[in-house]
Amino acid sequence: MISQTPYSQLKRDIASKKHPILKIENLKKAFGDNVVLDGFNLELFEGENLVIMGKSGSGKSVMIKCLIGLTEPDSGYVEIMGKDLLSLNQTELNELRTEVGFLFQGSALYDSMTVRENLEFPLRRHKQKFGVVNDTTPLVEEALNNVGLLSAINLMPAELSGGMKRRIALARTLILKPKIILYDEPTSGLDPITSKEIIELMRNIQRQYNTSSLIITHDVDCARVVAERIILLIDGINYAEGSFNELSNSKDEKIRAFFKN
Ligand SMILES: Nc1ncnc2c1ncn2[C@@H]1O[C@H](COP(=O)(O)OP(=O)(O)OP(=O)(O)O)[C@@H](O)[C@H]1O
Repeated sequence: MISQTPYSQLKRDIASKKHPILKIENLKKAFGDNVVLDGFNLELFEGENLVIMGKSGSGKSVMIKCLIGLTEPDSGYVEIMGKDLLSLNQTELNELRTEVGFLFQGSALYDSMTVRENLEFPLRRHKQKFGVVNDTTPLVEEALNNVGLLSAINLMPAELSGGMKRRIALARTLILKPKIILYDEPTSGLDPITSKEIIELMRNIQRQYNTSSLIITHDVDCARVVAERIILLIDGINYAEGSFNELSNSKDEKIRAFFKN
């Protein structure tokens, strides 16, 4: 059920029950004269699905790259699970990365590895979280079960459909049991039915794992179904924030434009 409460109350309600697990304050990034982020702010609360919408080229990817340390902002503050991201050393950053899962548009699987091997890969890479896992089978099976694809365990990526690849990429993210998942256009390139399945899966995962998710999407249906709150990134700032109903009924043409099909 989508909240119809005014935004200020909606955010107060969420904030009174939950802590921000991720915070961005006054984030600025320019490339030469091209000012992309001009004081962007965001708070993601525990267990929340927060959607970021913005036109092509508005800076969504730059923002997410600042979050995972791939791009250095010009100024601003980023806090993830209480830690000041910009002050972490490499070891601390690697540790934090096991708590933050990414599902990028091109979440490519390793083509030369089976599905099982693709899922085992992050377990080996982030040994510090689980220690050396001698028998990876229970973890691999659990993650595949959660995306409904246990039967694909021995397949090669070339044998999977686009939707299946997306699910396996999600399973690979889930195997580390992250607290936060960053989704970049999770439904792009998928047909409407497969998109719906992925959206449903994202909701189930949130319920089951109590993850907090930051979801970048152009897909209005995806935003309607998964978002508890939406932030519109326009002109480098969080131009508008609110529930789906509130924003889609806004009188501001810049805001309404996002919700026209
Ligand atoms: N490394 C870079 N060097 C120079 N300019 C860059 C760089 N990365 C991004 N930009 C610029 O920053 C702006 C925002 O790009 P970004 O990729 O974040 O947009 P976006 O909102 O993710 O778009 P889309 O929805 O099309 O993926 C663009 O003008 C882009 O050209």
